[in-house]
Amino acid sequence: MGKTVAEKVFSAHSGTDAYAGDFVEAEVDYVMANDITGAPAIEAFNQLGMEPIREKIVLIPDHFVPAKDIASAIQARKLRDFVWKYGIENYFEVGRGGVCHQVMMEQGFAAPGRLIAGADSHTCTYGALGAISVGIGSTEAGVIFATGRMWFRVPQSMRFQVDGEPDPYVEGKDIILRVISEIGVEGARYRSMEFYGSTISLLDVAERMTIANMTTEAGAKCAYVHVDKKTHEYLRGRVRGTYREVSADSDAEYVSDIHIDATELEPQVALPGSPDNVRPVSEVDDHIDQAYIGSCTNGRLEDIRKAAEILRGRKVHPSVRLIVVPSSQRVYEDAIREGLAEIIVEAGGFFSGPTCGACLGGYMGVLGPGEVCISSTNRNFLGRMGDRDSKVYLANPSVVAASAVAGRIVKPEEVLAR
Ligand SMILES: CC(C)[C@H](C(=O)O)[C@@H](O)C(=O)O
Ligand code: SF4
Repeated sequence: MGKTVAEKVFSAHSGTDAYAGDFVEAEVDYVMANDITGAPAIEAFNQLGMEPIREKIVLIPDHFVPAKDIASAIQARKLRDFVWKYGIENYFEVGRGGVCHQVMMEQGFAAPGRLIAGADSHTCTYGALGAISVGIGSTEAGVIFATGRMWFRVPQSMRFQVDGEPDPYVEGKDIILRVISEIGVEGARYRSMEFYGSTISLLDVAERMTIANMTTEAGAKCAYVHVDKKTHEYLRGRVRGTYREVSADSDAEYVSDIHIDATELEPQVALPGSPDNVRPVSEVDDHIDQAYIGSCTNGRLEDIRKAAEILRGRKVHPSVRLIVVPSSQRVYEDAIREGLAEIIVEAGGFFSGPTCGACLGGYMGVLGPGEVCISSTNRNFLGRMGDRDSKVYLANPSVVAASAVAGRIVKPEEVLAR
């Protein structure tokens, strides 16, 4: 019987002939942790009394750094102490890193056919390059630090076929919001989501990352986006070591095969409370207090370019705070070099260096009671970005930028016509 990508990658990494439902002990290529999950991972590792497998460990402080308070300074310090004690080379300090998933991609850790474990739920992101990457707990990460291995149950897979050329301002974000609204937040629980089709071929790696990133919001264990020329172009000059491309067999078994016609889509908005409560933007009407562009979902150079295109020569609405946070130091540098930072700042927006910060209600953009935010991030749960009585709408960066100008949720065309 043929195999899905997940079945192939777990088989190859465990030296077995594995299918969905099988338990395997697999060799991971890399294990990643951030400042929040790294400290407990190190504690778990310390209990084992073993030496770390240095070359597999990647540590990226991002959530509460630059330290937002004393507790986060202590937490980040635990990572540094571990890095210095064991000479961990793959460590990305403030000013040299950024949001963990962006760094894993742009620094060449993610590649087709690899098995990567990350102590963060959005580790699925590297599926954008054809890697099988899974979110794990801190204790598990600590064990992998010492052994390089972990047990997994091989997930079942769902197939998604997305075809057609989307309208302008319909982006990867809109495709994945549409998918999540169709299958629900538990629709892919412990499954692998594979993406194919002519629309996916048209998307750059940045938008593919948005799609893979948000499979987590449907409960997925991992994601896979078909590998093509764009994948290899992205990898050229950045990938560490060699990689082996893996593709699904034509007779592989999927639990479902869902088709999406991208030509029918307009930009999508997830209403406050849940990423699966999605409406086309034209059906959404609310004022906003804050507009946020950033995160591992949509904080890349391509996203900031889209925002700048709308903001150029315009002003942020007087009652709105626009906060733009690049997802990595590299994105930050490029945005400055390209003049995008200037456009945002001249429009009256706030532009900073990379951090998770406001995405999870950490700092630098926390919402107060009753406040409304439109955000390019991936989660809008109750209280996600601040007070339990605040509201978060999720949208693509073009819609967020246009809404920042309008002071309410609008489609980009509405602002561009002014
Ligand atoms: C802090 C971390 C454990 C968490 C996650 O795993 O997703 C965070 O990144 C988030 O997005 O809520
Ligand atoms: S940017 Fe947001 S979603 Fe991504 S890792 Fe950070 S907190 Fe989690």
